[in-house]
Amino acid sequence: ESFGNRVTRSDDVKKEPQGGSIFKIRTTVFFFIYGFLVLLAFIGFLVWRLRRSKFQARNSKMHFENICQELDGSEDPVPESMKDAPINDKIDYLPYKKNYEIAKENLEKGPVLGHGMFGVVKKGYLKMADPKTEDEQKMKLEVAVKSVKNTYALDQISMLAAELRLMCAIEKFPNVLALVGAVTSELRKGHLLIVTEYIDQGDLLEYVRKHRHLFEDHLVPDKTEPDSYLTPLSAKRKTYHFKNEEGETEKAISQNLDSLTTSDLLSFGLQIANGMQYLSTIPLVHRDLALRNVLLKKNKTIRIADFGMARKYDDKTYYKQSSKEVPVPIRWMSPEAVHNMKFTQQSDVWSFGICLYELFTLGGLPYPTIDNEDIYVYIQSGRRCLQPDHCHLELYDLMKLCWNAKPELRPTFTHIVEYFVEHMKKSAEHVYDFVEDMLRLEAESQRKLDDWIRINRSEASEVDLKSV
Ligand SMILES: Nc1ncnc2c1ncn2[C@@H]1O[C@H](COP(=O)(O)OP(=O)(O)OP(=O)(O)O)[C@@H](O)[C@H]1O
Repeated sequence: ESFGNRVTRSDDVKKEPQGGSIFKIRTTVFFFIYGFLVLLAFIGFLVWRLRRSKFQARNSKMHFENICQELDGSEDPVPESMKDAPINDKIDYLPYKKNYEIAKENLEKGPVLGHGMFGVVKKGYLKMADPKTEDEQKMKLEVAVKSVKNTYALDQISMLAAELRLMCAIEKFPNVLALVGAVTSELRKGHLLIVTEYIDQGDLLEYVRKHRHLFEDHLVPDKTEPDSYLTPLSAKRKTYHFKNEEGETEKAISQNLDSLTTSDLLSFGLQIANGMQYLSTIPLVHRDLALRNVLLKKNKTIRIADFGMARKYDDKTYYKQSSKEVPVPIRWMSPEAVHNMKFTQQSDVWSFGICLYELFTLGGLPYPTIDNEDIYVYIQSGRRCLQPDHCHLELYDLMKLCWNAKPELRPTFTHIVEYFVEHMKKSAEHVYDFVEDMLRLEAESQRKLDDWIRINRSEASEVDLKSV
């Protein structure tokens, strides 16, 4: 038995290496073929990558070349039929004014101020182009510098270039963000910088939201308000008067940023209307008017910003192509803009009404209980945003005028400013006086900015134009 056992064991010993070596050979062959295939696939991948990047580089070069050419604007004259059209429609003819060019070495970049969908805005410091004295050498203008996040994204660079050309057509105006200049000299490498004035308090939406707990309501409900269950519903709506009796006016508006009152909301509303009225005289359609695109200065004046949406693309095509990437700001859009992506001054007026709603709800979301996909049907059925708590009836009436289903029946920005002025002169004259004074000062400071820019451009533009 023990012999037999031993035989068995020795058989095992003999058989094991044989089976093992066949297995090893098979495994080696398998790994060899597998490795070979992987290597082949890898080489194939590298070749494909190389070809693709070559193709992309050639393509990008062509595109960057196109964008550079586009900066000059079309040489053809604007067709007669387009003479009165908003400049958004004539963007092909708008040139980048090369005297806006800033020498890159004169621009220092600072911390990030904010991100948009595709862009990033950083703080910057602009040195004088040709300092004559030691003091001038130290002098730096605080600016904001906008660029795209992805320098390979041709569409976005093209859009930024379009935004720049559009901004060149806008003169300095107290409630509109002023262009300081641009760096286009490295556009062929995908680098384009738009330099604007620096607005220290960021966007107005964030500001009203952060300060809503400090809000002081200057509206007093009317005592004559009917309060009976037999009163028709329409008469039950609250009416208010403004608390501006003797003695109240002095403290009614304060430049302290930690104070937010009804007077401030009225002042912001009037200033937005004022800026939009100016843009409508250019004429320019903003297309994305919302409190998030309004910037606030520490003296409580505002600037309308972000002309990124005022792009040249045919509206319908643009949104169809990029609907996955661009969230349409449906809560701010008029029904006709939602329906056919046609943006007009009347659709800007609708958005202005929504801005008023955002202001008087202290940063509330328009249609808070309705989903995005149901908003169009909601509006089409004739329903609108409800009257905010901190809002005069007259102002809610203005909002409703802006939200008229028929665009042609909405007020123009000129009418809106007149309405505001009349309303404020009647119920809050101190606020109107404050805004008037502030805007006079702002116009003065923008004139100084313009002078600074003009002095500092002459040298810089000479240098940079050669490389553009
Ligand atoms: N001139 C400025 N001064 C100070 N802060 C600014 C300025 N411009 C923009 N910002 C800040 O940067 C943020 C993003 O700006 P903006 O919305 O213009 O970027 P964007 O890239 O154009 O956005 P989008 O891709 O949505 O168009 C703003 O919310 C604001 O906080």
